[in-house]
Amino acid sequence: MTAPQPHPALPPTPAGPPPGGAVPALSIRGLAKRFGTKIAVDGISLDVPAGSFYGIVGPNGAGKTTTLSMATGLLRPDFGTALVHGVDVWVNPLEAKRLMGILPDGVRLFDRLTGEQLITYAGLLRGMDRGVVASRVGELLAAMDLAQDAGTLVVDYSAGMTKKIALASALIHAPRLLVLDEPFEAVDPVSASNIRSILDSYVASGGTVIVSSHVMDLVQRMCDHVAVVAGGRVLAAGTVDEVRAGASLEDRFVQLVGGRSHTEGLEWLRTS
Ligand SMILES: Nc1ncnc2c1ncn2[C@@H]1O[C@H](COP(=O)(O)OP(=O)(O)OP(=O)(O)O)[C@@H](O)[C@H]1O
Repeated sequence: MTAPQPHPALPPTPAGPPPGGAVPALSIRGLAKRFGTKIAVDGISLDVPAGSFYGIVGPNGAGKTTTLSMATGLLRPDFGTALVHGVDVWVNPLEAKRLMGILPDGVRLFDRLTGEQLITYAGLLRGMDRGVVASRVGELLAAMDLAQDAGTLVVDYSAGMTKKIALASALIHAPRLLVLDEPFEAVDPVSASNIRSILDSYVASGGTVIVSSHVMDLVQRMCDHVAVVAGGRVLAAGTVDEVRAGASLEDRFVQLVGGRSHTEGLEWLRTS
């Protein structure tokens, strides 16, 4: 199995950690992916500092899921590299995956298991001790407000419950980096607030969280860093304050990405 090569049109990957010292939790360089004639990701480079709460925002079809899939070993890049705490995801996948917990968007779960069985399975698959798994499963079910539904098949869960059980499965091995694609989609406000406080304390204790989201307000309140992605490229990246530059993140996002300026069409939809 050969590792993807650097993108020919991009500068070579800098050797070692970036200036400033610490090894980023995730460092991607020149990631690129094409599906047929569609360029989904066009040479994305980002450093996610260890201990940060990092938001990735972008319009539909911007390339967020494709980028995160390549960065976490789920989708082979055409070009570029991804390092998790300095470990190359495509050269040392087992070592890199031990460091990561992933909540992918739209990937099917083993939904003929109950919620409790699914988290247990995730822990055992990671080679964890059965007793440790059992105690963490109980705590995770309680934290996600799913204790009552522990014995229900995941196929019978609502969309929000499914998100929460998938998140619990991503947390069971206490990863150093959590990569969450749309973690709050379909999750009710009380559960979202619980999940946010779990993630906040995870970051406070030294973990790193990357979330992709469309909800600017949430990202502005929750994240300390953000990258705006559109058309498979990074339009802006840095601390949330740097990127929003005095405006709200939503206004800055529309400015960067370019909103719809015309309101013609759909006249037939007007009722009066
Ligand atoms: N397996 C695939 N085959 C063909 N095209 C794909 C595939 N996966 C993604 N694409 C295309 O690549 C582009 C980027 O898609 P991606 O899912 O990464 O965007 P996204 O930013 O996550 O979007 P959203 O916010 O809507 O989830 C889109 O134009 C999409 O149609």
